[in-house]
Amino acid sequence: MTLSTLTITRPDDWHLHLRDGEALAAVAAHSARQFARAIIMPNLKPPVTTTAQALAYRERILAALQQAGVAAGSFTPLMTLYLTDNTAPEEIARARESGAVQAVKLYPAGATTNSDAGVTDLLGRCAKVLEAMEKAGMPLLTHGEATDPAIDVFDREKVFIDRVMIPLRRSFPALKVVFEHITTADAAQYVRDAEGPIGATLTPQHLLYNRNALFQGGMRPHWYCLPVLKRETHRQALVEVATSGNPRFFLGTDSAPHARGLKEHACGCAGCFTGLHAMELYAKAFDDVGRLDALEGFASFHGPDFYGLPRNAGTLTLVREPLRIPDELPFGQQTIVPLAAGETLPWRVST
Ligand SMILES: NC(=O)N[C@@H](CC(=O)O)C(=O)O
Ligand SMILES: [Zn+2]
Ligand SMILES: [Zn+2]
Repeated sequence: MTLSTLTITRPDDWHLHLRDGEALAAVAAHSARQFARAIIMPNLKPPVTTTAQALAYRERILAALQQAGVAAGSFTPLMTLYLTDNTAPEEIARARESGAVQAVKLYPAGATTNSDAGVTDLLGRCAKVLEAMEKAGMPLLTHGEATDPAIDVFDREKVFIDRVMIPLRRSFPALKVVFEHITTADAAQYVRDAEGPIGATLTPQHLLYNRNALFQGGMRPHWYCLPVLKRETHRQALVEVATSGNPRFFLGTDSAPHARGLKEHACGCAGCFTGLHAMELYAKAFDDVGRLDALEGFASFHGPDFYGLPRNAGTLTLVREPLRIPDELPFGQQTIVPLAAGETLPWRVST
């Protein structure tokens, strides 16, 4: 018998870009419709580097949700700080005391969208902050790609493990680390087998597509994100760990909205917009391998357990009914194209 509905504990998104201003107003409610909480990425322009900035950004998010008609208290933004070479160790105590900041994000300088202010030499420049984080139990979230331009773009995640992740965790063995948006069998295996407190987030696009999707019938910029999609063997390894029930692997959409004109461009921005239909995309990925039974752990249990937060009380129901993904949506004065626009998904979130 094939399932026709699936009810799970309300999920959370452990890696989300909500942007600011008009963009924030356009996308926030989509995430709130599916998720109870989300870890909000700090790579704004300028970046969110202090607790005071994070608290102000949190207020703007709550105002945008209210404006969009989202019931008060139904979506909680969990804030993060953008780590720089100059982050003061005292900032960690302020972040902890605020109760609103849950983690600190490492962007190696130059690795991805809005990472120019990121870290140039993690162990050389940030040792004191990392020590403070380790003591405070404040997780470090990593964009895990080596930035050496000599390294092939498809190898940057693997090289990051050897050059940054392993030395970092050797120096700070009790530091909680999340290897964000993993894209390779190497990262999946590293996180699965490593000792100590480590987790990883997985995006829908890396579970559903391999790098062929970027070039199918022509260049397709809406499939371009960082780390870039990899070959099929890597995708299979990611699906394997995501559906394995291993609590180290959890949901993080990395929904990263960019206006249509900036994606369909001579130098298109990196980032896939999945905030609209994330749970439907994940449901397809799990259903494709007959593991819908593992979706709840991945989407609703492993993340809060890693962060030491309570699991959600509510539920979310998916129904096996076709969902046609819209061609585009309003995005302030512009429009935005969701991942796999125009395609049809087999499950949709019941409203
Ligand atoms: N994933 C992406 O391709 N882009 C993200 C940044 C990031 O998460 O690396 C963005 O902010 O646009
Ligand atoms: Zn990233
Ligand atoms: Zn991201």
